[in-house]
Amino acid sequence: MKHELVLVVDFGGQYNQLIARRVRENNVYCEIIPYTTDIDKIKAMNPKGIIFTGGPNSAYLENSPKIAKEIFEIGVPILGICYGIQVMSHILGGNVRKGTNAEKEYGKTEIAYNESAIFEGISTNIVWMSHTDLIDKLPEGFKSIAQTKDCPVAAMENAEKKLYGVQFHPEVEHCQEGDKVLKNFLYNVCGVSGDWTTDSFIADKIKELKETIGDKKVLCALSGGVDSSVAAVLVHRAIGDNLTCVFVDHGLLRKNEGDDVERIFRDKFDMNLIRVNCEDRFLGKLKGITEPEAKRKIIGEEFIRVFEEESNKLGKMDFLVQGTIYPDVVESGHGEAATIKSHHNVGGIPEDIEFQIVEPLRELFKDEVRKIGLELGIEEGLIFRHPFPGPGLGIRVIGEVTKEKCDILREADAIYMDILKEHGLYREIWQAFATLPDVKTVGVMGDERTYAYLVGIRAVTSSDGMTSDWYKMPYDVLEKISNRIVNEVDGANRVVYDITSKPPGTIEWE
Ligand SMILES: Nc1ncnc2c1ncn2[C@@H]1O[C@H](COP(=O)(O)OP(=O)(O)OP(=O)(O)O)[C@@H](O)[C@H]1O
Ligand SMILES: O=c1[nH]c(=O)c2[nH+]cn([C@@H]3O[C@H](COP(=O)(O)O)[C@@H](O)[C@H]3O)c2[nH]1
Ligand SMILES: NC(=O)CC[C@H](N)C(=O)O
Ligand SMILES: [Mg+2]
Repeated sequence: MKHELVLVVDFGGQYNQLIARRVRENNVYCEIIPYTTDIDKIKAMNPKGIIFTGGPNSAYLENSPKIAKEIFEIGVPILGICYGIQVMSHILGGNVRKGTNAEKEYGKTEIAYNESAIFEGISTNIVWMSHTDLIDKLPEGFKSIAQTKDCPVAAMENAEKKLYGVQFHPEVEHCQEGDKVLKNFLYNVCGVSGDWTTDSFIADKIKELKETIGDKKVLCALSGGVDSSVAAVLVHRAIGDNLTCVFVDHGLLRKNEGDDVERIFRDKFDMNLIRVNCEDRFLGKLKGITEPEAKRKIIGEEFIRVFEEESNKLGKMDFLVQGTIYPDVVESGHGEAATIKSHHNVGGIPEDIEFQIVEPLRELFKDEVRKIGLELGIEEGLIFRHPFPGPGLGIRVIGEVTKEKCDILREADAIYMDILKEHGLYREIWQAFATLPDVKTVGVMGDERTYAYLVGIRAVTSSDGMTSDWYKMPYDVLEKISNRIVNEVDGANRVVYDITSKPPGTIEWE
């Protein structure tokens, strides 16, 4: 079934994904497209509304991103946000200029609203601004519908043509009632009905999967993480026993993880599951290797080998299920970025085997994937698990990876997670884990000298893992974590807490 669609036209803003998520939260399906997209293509997509994002450029400069004027003639409602309102104004003959130092607005800003369809039901007067440039002359047919002390056009409209713009950022959390502005635009101006719900997604997807796959055979690399689990369950609902999941226990999993994943998928979902136990094989390959990229490459390659072997044993498989989600799709559009670390990706494998790729979660954000997972009956413990990297403890044991070090780390990590759950902090934190740096330190226990490993613990807040801040863990919790690890884990005698944000740090230590 085709859903109502709203397009977010990307002018390079920091919060583009957030805009798309906010639209989805209002039950409207939404996609992000580059500003260079052809107008005919946009028309063919038949959107109910279009949103222009912010961006780092200045609309009055010759080489800044522009869109053809024709977009304003196709009769589709448009909302411009920040750079979006500026570029709309510039193209339609208004004037945009650089603000003086006194006129720049950053952060929370007081605003006065006039009456408008997009401000219906708003009772507060604080918005969140981030701009230097401002509109000092409106395009013809527009009126200013909000003002701040320094910004005469904090919002504008041409109600007849359904063209709207806001200088502030309604998508960010700190913009009071920003969600209402977006909702008003969608429901009052675009006239959507809100047909994007998890129920409809599941039903539509299952139907679509049945049609594409038919009675062919499908393989899924299952990690027990959120994305691949939800993808597997969805495909299983559609095609049942023609799906086989392969779960690689490389010996670099957390305490009890292998058994837990196996239990959930065998008992609760009754799926064909192959658990490949290959601890010795992975640890053997990693012996003597200390350099992080070398370790990642070895693990990534070994994953591929295991998959090839398993799929050869199964005979011809026609499809490969991947847990790709929307941020992966959007981010792969940015090919310029430097390689910081090679994320293993069992995803692209194995090239020389003739699989067709199935990506049932390709349009979804992580929070939507979680919602779908819950609806499919996957247990909460799995759905709200923190992300866990494919190379696992291989990149959390710093330096050479050995079974002894993995065991120490598994124990420390399990205690750490226990305490976070006990204090109700697990869900508040985006990702938390212990690491084992290749460092031994001296301690004293029961009047005896100890010489044992240092354990590092990390907890971060984030929305997507791209940037993150260290979590301000309460002291009493830190104290308990340190006490229990040092007392209960043989081989560890000291604990440190990582207080580095990303950037400049990364989340994982390797
Ligand atoms: N131990 C494993 N066995 C089989 N496949 C794996 C394993 N670890 C990772 N993968 C594959 O690699 C993909 C990418 O891993 P990634 O960690 O990004 O996603 P995930 O594990 O599904 O979800 P999450 O982000 O919640 O951890 C997985 O979707 C899965 O297909
Ligand atoms: O599937 C994965 N394979 C990998 O190789 C990998 N490396 C890092 N991560 C996870 O990605 C997020 C960002 O991590 P970094 O800040 O360390 O790059 C964090 O959530 C990391 O745990 C990985 N996930
Ligand atoms: N956040 C934005 O979209 C900024 C727009 C423009 N670069 C300005 O400084 O005003
Ligand atoms: Mg994972």
